[in-house]
Order: sequence, then structure tokens, then C-alpha cells
Amino acid sequence: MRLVKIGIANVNATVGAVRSNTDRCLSLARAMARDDVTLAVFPEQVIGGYAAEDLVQWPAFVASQQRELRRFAEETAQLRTVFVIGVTVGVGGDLFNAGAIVHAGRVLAFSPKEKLPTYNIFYEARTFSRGMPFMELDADGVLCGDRVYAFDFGTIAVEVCEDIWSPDGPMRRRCYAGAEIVCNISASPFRAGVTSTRREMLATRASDNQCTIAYANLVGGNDGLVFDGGGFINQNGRPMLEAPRFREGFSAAVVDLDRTTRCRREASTWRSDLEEFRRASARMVQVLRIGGETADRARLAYPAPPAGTTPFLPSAALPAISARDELLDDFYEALALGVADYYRKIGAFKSVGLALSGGRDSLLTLLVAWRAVQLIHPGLEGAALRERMRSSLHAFFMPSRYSSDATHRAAAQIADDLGVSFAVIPIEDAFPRELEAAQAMVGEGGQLTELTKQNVQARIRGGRMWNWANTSGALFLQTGNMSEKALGYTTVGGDLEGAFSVIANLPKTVVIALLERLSQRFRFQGIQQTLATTAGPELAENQSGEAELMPFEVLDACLHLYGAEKLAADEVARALPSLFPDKDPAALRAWAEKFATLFSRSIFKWVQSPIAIHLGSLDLDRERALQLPVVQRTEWKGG
Ligand SMILES: Nc1ncnc2c1ncn2[C@@H]1O[C@H](COP(=O)(O)OP(=O)(O)OC[C@H]2O[C@@H]([n+]3cccc(C(=O)O)c3)[C@H](O)[C@@H]2O)[C@@H](O)[C@H]1O
Ligand SMILES: Nc1ncnc2c1ncn2[C@@H]1O[C@H](COP(=O)(O)OP(=O)(O)OP(=O)(O)O)[C@@H](O)[C@H]1O
Ligand SMILES: NC(=O)CC[C@H](N)C(=O)O
Repeated sequence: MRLVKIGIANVNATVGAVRSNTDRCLSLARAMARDDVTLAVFPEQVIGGYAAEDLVQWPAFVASQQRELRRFAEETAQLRTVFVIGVTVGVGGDLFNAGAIVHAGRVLAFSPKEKLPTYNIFYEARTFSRGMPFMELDADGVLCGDRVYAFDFGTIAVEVCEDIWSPDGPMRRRCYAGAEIVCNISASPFRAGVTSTRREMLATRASDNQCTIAYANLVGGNDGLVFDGGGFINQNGRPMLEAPRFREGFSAAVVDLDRTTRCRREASTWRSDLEEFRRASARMVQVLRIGGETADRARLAYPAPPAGTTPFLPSAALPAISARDELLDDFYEALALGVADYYRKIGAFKSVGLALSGGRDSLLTLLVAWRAVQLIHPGLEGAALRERMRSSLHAFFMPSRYSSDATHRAAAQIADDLGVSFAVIPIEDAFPRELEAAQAMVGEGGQLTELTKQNVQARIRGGRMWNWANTSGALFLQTGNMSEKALGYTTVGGDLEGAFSVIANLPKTVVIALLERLSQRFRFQGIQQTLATTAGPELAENQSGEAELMPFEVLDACLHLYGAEKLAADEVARALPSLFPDKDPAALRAWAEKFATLFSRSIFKWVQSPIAIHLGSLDLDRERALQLPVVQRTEWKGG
């Protein structure tokens, strides 16, 4: 039996906050050492923050990370735990995204990332160089390259995030060279379904390579990315630990490393693959032997099966929550953390505010902000929290002649349910004035269009919100959803305004499902009242979003098929009847055409929308996610 305690650290790092990021790591390092952790794994780029993007092109930023790494080593010199921690390393003309191995006050080596994600929201190949198999560089006297490291407790390999997302990453050759524990340091943003993908992928890698994998993820928001933290320890396919997500801290589990060795000996397929590798490969990764004593392992206890399970049977308990509710709760937590960290990390705001219409989008944005304020003030409860809420979160209802009593009542009710400040600021005085001014500009020969008359109202609201935020030092939240953004069903200079978009990557059907889930969780009357209203802009008489666009379920199906699956308009029209067998195929065809036309015409709006929280593999963020030209023709579309 060879017991080893592995710690997974989740750190909420901020890009550029090298000193405070390192301080956070140090406090967790000390806590893990006190807990007898043998090997502690921190996230990717935790010292400099992720994603630093072009900031790594500032030599001083890279140098400061190395300085902080040395400080980390010095301040942990008396601890016997081995630490693996993410940092940028510059060697000549190369910059590497690396894992540093630190023990007993020394930086022992850097292990550079080999697979640089450059897709979807990742742009690493733009700034970083790839680590190469068998590479050995000298980073100011420290090895930077491809090795495995033998300590007194066992042999480890270090890789960085995307390295594990390929079956052809560095893990295989390193395990063949003797690595028993593969430490994967990650900065993996939250998106729908990612937890089970990570869990299954890790189990596959750990069994394919007959190794123990320790995976630690970054936590917290930076710009629109929200890292959900958590992590896994998986021993040769057997789950040993799943760390809680959306919180900073550490989790640890004991593994018997002799079991990893024994499993290898038993796995004749793994051994015959190894034989083949030895025959075919000219080189094996070198083992670097590290002297010195690591943490005392005498007190470690043999790992028991998880509570409620036996070595032979899983738990008898039913899942506490359905997969759908779990995902909706994750969306809510990710959105709230995204808003809270944007607020905290920018550090310039005194409060948060939004234009609340009594409709679904601004209601959900308000509910997210309400949770974010709780995260920003974690110590407060009861009356103290309510008091803080009222001074921290401001909702403005700005009715025009088209606003209904139902939306007014719903807005007032939810503000009261949540205890946030609520002000009614009618726009009826400004509306005729602005119409008159616009008419004067158009001149006597022209007539303002009906759409312009609508948009005037939205623009009065947008301008007022900025004026309020400007004086109050407030974070002005934009409330638009993804489906309406996709089709440009939003007013430039109006409801598209805001400093930070909360739900801009959440389709409307998900907005509604999440509100239903939050209603079930919190039982606020205001949610039910809003859900009972017709979804629509109230910029003209009896407006309905679905009537003006198409049914939301069809809109979101088009968004998926066209935006995510990249089908052409005619292909979307061919696919839709499978999803909606009860709807008229001619109507579906017309909606598919309408969707495709409005989608490509709306990209000019996306580019001027605020930074938005990313939640899925399809995000309408032209800068970071779906990079589409604003100027484009659709002659390729098919018919
Ligand atoms: N490619 C392009 N590059 C640069 N500018 C471009 C452009 N295409 C149009 N434009 C210009 O953009 C302007 C039109 O855009 P914009 O002023 O926003 O107005 P527009 O898109 O015409 O109308 C906004 C729509 O959003 C709806 N809305 C508004 C507010 C809230 C909600 C809701 O969901 O509750 C819905 C509203 O009912 C209306 O249907 C025009 O000046 C046009 O010339
Ligand atoms: N009467 C109003 N008072 C304050 N803000 C408003 C008002 N009407 C619209 N807005 C702002 O404009 C945004 C756009 O309106 P929109 O109709 O798209 O969203 P919603 O009303 O929140 O949701 P839904 O579309 O489900 O009714 C709102 O989210 C809100 O921020
Ligand atoms: N930082 C990274 O390498 C992230 C990429 C990876 N596929 C993930 O999301 O987990």
C-alpha cells in the first residue's frame, strides 16, 4: 500500500492581479499542507489570471509572474507538499503556458502546454508557443520541457488543460515513461453540459492510460468567461473525488498508488500497447528524480468508498434533482458569479441597476443581480442583507403610454419580493418631445416610421439609465436575451445599452424555463405575475414578440440549427418538421427564411453590444466567440 493525498485547489484569480492571486494560492497551499496533502494541484495560469490574451505580450507581466512564482516557492519552503501551479514562462522568443513544479522552496521544472486551444472562445495559439515532445529548454536555470518527475511517493506528470482534451496528448508517452499521477491544471469555462463531458473524458483517459488523474479548475468570472471550478481525482477509471464547483477552496482525497501500478500489471492490453510503443518509438520521456522528503504520509487513511455506497454497490438514493433542473441551477449560479466577479474585480462600482419592464428578460437579469449581490456580500443575512440589497440593487420602471398595468404590477411585486430599490420614472413627458425633435430632423416632407416611434422610447430609457449609472457609480446591466439579439430584435442605443450583458447568450426558451425553475425554488409572486404577461416590448399597442418574430420554440430551434449546427436556411427548413411535426411545413419554411435573413443582418448590432457572459458552445459574441463579418451577402445560402 502506498497512500498519497492529492489536493485540488480552486482559486478565483483575476487577470493581472499577480500578487493577490499568489496570496490566494499561498493561503490554500498552507491549508493543504496542514491537511497532510502530499501533492497539491492548482489551476492553469493561476498566477497571471486567465485568459490574459495579449497582455502576455508585455514582458513586465510575464516577469511579474515569475517573480510571484519564486515568492510562492520561498513562502512554501518549509512545507513538504509538492505543488503544481500554472504560470507563463518566457524562453527567448517563446512564451509557454506552463505548469510549474515547486517543492521545498525550489521551482523544479516547467511543463509547457502542448495543445493550444484556438477555437470557439479560446485564442491561445495567437500568443503561446507549443510545448513539444521531448523538448528541453533552459528557463533561467530551470528545465522547461517534457519530463516526468519521480518523488519519494511516486512519479508525476504535469499537463495543462487542453492537453487532456486530446487522446493524443502528452499523457500517453508520459505514462509509458512511468508517470503514475497526471496532474492536469485547467482554466475551463462553464458551459452547458461541460461537467459530464469532463467527468467522462477524465474517466476515459485515466483508464486508457492506467493512471491517476488529478484535475483542478479555475473558479470565478473574468470578462464574460465564468470558470466553474471543481475538479476530479480519477484512479484508473475509478472516481475518487469530485470537488464542489462555483466556490474557492480545496478538496482532497487519498489514493493508494500501488493500486495504479497493480492495475497496469493486470491490464495486458495496456502492457502490449506499451511494448508496441517501445518498439516504435525512438525515445522515451526522461524521468527526473527529485530528492528530498515530501509530506509525511503515516497519518493517511485508506480511501473508503463514498458515503452510502459499498465496494460492490452504488448508493440506493435517487438523484436529488433532475438533469434539467441541475443545468438550470448551474446557469443561474454561473450568471450570478459572472456578474458578482465583474463587479468585484473591476472594483469601480457602488451599486447595480437595470431597467425593469415587468417582462421576462429584465426579471431574470434582476434575479441574477439579486443573487450576485448576495455573493458580493457573503457575510450578510436577514435584515442586514435586505438593507444592503435595497442600497445595492436598483430597478427602474419607465412606463410609456404602451406599458400595461400587468407589467407595472409585476415589476413592483418582484422588487418588493426581493427587497430591491424600485423607482417609477415615466417617459411619457420625453416621448412626444423626442418624436417632435426627430420629426424636425426628418423635415416636413418625411414621416417618422412606426419602428422609429417604438425605438424612441427604448432610447429614452437607455439614455436615462446611463445618466443614472454615471452619477451613481453603478454597474448598468443590459437585459437582452440571445434569441432576440440573434435577430436584431433590440434597439441600438436603447435596450441594447448597458455596461455588461447578463443573459445575452441565453436563448429565450431557456430564459423562460429558468424563470419557471426560480419560481419553483423561491416562490416569488412577481415571477408568476411576469410569466402570466405576454412577452413583448410594449413599444406599441398589444405587441407580442412571438407574433412579430415567430414562436420562441421555433426561433430557438432555428438558432440551434443555423447558428450552432451551421445549416443553411433551406436545410433548416428541411430539418424543422422533424422537431415540429404538428406545425405547417410552409410556415416553418417561412420562419427559417426569416431567421436566416434577420440573423445575418443583425451582426452589426452584436458588435456594439456590451460584453456578455458565455454559457454555451454557441455564443453571439463576435469578438470572442462567433466571428462573423458584419458586411456579408447571403448568395451562398441555397434555396
Ligand atoms: N449592417 C448595418 N450596419 C450599420 N447600421 C445598420 C445596419 N443595418 C441597419 N442599420 C441601421 O440600424 C438602424 C436600425 O436599428 P435600430 O435603430 O435598432 O432599429 P430596428 O432594428 O429597425 O428596430 C428595433 C426592433 O427591435 C424591437 N425591439 C426593440 C426594443 C425592445 C424589444 C424587445 O424585445 O422587447 C424589441 C423593436 O420592436 C424593433 O422591431 C437603422 O438606422 C439602420 O440604418
Ligand atoms: N416600461 C419599462 N420600464 C423599464 N424598462 C423597460 C420598460 N420596457 C422595456 N424596458 C427595458 O427594455 C428591455 C427590453 O424589453 P424586452 O421586451 O425585450 O424585455 P422584457 O420586457 O424584459 O422581456 P419580455 O420580452 O419577455 O417582455 C427590458 O428588458 C427593459 O430593460
Ligand atoms: N484552457 C483551456 O485549455 C480550455 C480548453 C478546454 N477544452 C476546456 O474548456 O476545458
